[in-house]
Amino acid sequence: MRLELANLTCRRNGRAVIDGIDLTVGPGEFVGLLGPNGAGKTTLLRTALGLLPAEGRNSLAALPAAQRARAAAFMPQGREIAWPVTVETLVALGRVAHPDAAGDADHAAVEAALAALSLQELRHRPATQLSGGEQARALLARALAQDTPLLVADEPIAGLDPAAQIGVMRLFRGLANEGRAVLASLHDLGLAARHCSRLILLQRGRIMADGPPETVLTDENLGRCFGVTAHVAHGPQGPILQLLDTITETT
Ligand SMILES: Nc1ncnc2c1ncn2[C@@H]1O[C@H](COP(=O)(O)OP(=O)(O)OP(=O)(O)O)[C@@H](O)[C@H]1O
Repeated sequence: MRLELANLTCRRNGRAVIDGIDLTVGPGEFVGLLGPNGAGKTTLLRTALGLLPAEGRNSLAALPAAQRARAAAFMPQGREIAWPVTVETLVALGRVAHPDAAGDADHAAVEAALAALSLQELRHRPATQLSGGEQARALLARALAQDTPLLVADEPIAGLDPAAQIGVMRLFRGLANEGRAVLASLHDLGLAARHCSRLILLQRGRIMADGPPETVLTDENLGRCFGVTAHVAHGPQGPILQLLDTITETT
């Protein structure tokens, strides 16, 4: 599965919130989508999934709904869980995308997803009674159980404790290493630098940089996109980024 977006534009209230995006994400990639608040990250992810109307070409949205559900799973930014189903039942909802799968395959996918997010001890708890971070892990497990070649996640590590954040970033890199594609919006530049194979900087609905972390996270790009200064060192396991200060405009 290759997500191919060409000249994708999404308008909200007449304004192009996503403006002529060209983007391809393929197997083996863990792509971090970065950008300031309001840059259009959520809109881009939802548009890519065919959840918002858009102009342009979109390989995923072009698929019939049932096929799309087997091609891409989504962890949304909102963490509200409406029904007091158990964690196990919530995760099993990811299997709705595979109505013809054998029971064994469903069971294995749910167990693997629960294990990947360390949710086994919480499996019988009502999902509505979990903490915010636990709910995030349960929703991510539901997406994993869907067992798709593409995983799209909107701020998947927001609100997670440091160990869980690293765990999720490693999990995503592992999925990419086994040949899947992961596209995730992120605000933690340091973790993105360390774990993603590719970064995209989005600014006012347009891509301003796209490439390996070491070429995207330059002083100039960080200043232009986020208005911050940072120290970027290059360690053996990738760039190490330390935020230093905001840039104050002088006129
Ligand atoms: N339903 C809507 N109607 C009108 N404008 C919207 C709507 N949803 C989002 N927008 C606007 O689109 C722009 C992009 O929003 P989006 O949620 O995609 O940003 P984001 O990069 O995900 O931000 P954040 O980092 O704060 O989550 C913002 O200016 C936002 O106000």
